[in-house]
Amino acid sequence: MYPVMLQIANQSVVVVGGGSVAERKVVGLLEANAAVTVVSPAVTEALKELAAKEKIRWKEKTFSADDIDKAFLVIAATSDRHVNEAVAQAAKPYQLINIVDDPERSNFYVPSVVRRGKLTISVSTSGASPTLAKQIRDEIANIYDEEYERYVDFLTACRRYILQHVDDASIRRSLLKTIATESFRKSGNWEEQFTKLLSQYKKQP
Ligand SMILES: C[C@@]1(CC(=O)O)C2=NC(=C\c3[nH]c(c(CCC(=O)O)c3CC(=O)O)Cc3[nH]c(c(CC(=O)O)c3CCC(=O)O)/C=C3\N/C(=C\2)[C@@H](CCC(=O)O)[C@]3(C)CC(=O)O)/[C@H]1CCC(=O)O
Ligand SMILES: NC(=O)c1ccc[n+]([C@@H]2O[C@H](COP(=O)([O-])OP(=O)(O)OC[C@H]3O[C@@H](n4cnc5c(N)ncnc54)[C@H](O)[C@@H]3O)[C@@H](O)[C@H]2O)c1
Repeated sequence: MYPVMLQIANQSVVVVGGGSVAERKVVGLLEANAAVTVVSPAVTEALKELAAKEKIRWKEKTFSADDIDKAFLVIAATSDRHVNEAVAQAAKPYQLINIVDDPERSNFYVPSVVRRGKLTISVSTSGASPTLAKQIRDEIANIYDEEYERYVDFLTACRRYILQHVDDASIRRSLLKTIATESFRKSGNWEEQFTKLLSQYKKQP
């Protein structure tokens, strides 16, 4: 397996099926701002609500091959193996396809994810044990808490500043390294510490 980060914002995604597994995948897809269409005669309450708020499109019908004609990415999440297999058959070789009950027919798997703003941590067991992936995700979520969202935003701004204003490559490297250390992160007032660091470097002959 080859891990990647997909830019899926505004891309057309079709989820076939509207049960609890489809709902979980839809929630993850919306976090990535995908344009989601659900094809299913029945859907969960949460999916119904998302359709009512126009966060997703719901085609209230059973699957037919033309439903995925223009999809960049397809997820087959019905409870009927034969329908999921029909979705796999209908997919073109260049479409990204995930069959939730048949990893071998899928060309990608969905990992378990911790999101902290720009920081994304994904865990996969390549299908060996989604339960273990979820457990490890929960452990990681405790270590990398909500503070990381603000911290990574701070690092983004500092890095931009450093790349623009510090010409010396070794000072640049050293600054980028220092602001990403645990001791810097735990120092509390990041802006103040960063200003201090910069002035130390400026003082050097
Ligand atoms: C990570 C997560 C992401 C997500 O779905 O969003 C995800 N499964 C999650 C949970 C979960 N899935 C299952 C259980 C029940 C307990 C168990 O079986 O262990 C639980 C636990 C629970 O629900 O708590 C059952 C299951 N899953 C698959 C099969 C088919 C098979 O193995 O053949 C079956 C048997 C179905 C059956 O016949 O009953 C297959 C896949 N599931 C994957 C992903 C992909 C591999 C990921 C990897 O291992 O790296 C892969 C290959 C394809 C795919 O779906 O992409 C999500 C955690 C969400 C979170 O983080 O909160
Ligand atoms: N990959 C995973 O993460 C994972 C986790 C648990 C279970 N599963 C598997 O996922 C499947 C779905 O589980 P669930 O709990 O969401 O099931 P569910 O019974 O809650 O939902 C099934 C959905 O499929 C829809 N459906 C049925 N026939 C259809 C058709 N012809 N066209 C379109 N939609 C159709 C139904 O309307 C329903 O909305 C099961 O086969 C289960 O084995 C996968």
